[in-house]
Amino acid sequence: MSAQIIDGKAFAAGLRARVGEGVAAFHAASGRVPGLAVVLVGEDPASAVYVRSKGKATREAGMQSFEHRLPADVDQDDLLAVIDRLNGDAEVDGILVQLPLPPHIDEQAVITRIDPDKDVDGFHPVNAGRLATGLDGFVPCTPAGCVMLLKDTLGDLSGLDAVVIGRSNIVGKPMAQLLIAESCTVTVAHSRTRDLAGVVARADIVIAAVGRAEMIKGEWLKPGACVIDVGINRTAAGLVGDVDFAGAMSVAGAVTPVPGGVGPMTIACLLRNTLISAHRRAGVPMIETAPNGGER
Ligand SMILES: Nc1nc(=O)c2c([nH]1)NC[C@@H]1CN(c3ccc(C(=O)N[C@@H](CCC(=O)O)C(=O)O)cc3)C=[N+]21
Ligand SMILES: [Mg+2]
Repeated sequence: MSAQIIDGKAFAAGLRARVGEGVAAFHAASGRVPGLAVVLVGEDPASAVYVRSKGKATREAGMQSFEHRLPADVDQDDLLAVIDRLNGDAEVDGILVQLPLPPHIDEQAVITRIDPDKDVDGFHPVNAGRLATGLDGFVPCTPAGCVMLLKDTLGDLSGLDAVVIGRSNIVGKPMAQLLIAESCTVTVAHSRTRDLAGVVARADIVIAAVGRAEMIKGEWLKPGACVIDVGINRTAAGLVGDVDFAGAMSVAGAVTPVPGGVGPMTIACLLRNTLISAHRRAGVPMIETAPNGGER
């Protein structure tokens, strides 16, 4: 038996097309085009590739893309001054500062400087608090994309056992919050978890976000489980996820591939958050075009 491969790339293309329609409707209602500002510090080639593909997707959705490149040795105060300027710029609805930042920069100081109502990454502590308390805010893009794929694959998630492997502020913690809101029974596992295989064996839903190539083994899985692989690991053999894909395919019910799974959803959700921000800032109600009611 072979699992369904969840086509995140195709789902993301559909979502980006609907965001594009929403951009046109917003422009008709407000006379404005939404804008996303991306700040890149330094010359890390992988980060430069991501920033370029974000800019391209932003323009393809009909939005303005503003790119700010700063040298790797930039003063923290100069970076904060760029953020202050973007916070005050009426053309900018979303601000993303590409992570990781160089070691001399205090990442938390930078994240907390962004206006929470322009924080389309959803990384500001105010947005983490809003998510945890069920208030409207910005949901981090990768976990939001994972929930869309889960609902598209499984329908209602209520009552399902979910295991999130990883406890980062960017993925693991917000992922757990979203699954709680979907009425899953959520376990968060991490590097100190005893008997990870035993924890994974109980799960209907497995979210792998550890950052270690092919660490989650197919034989750990409950037969029929839905496996969402957030990992992007560059190895000698190419790009692989945190899940042993071949092993998972013979046990799971459905699996996201790497590439072509969660990654494209992250960018599509970033565009969607920017469109949401533009509507909120203009006081224009947004028309939802969700295929499954799952785009939250
Ligand atoms: N402030 C901030 N926000 C981010 O959202 C953020 C960040 N910093 N720093 C870096 C990570 C990484 N990230 C990815 C986005 C899309 C793909 C993606 O589209 N991947 C494709 C292609 C992968 C490839 O070929 O490299 C795929 O998985 O199919 C991957 C990774 C966003 N990040
Ligand atoms: Mg740092």
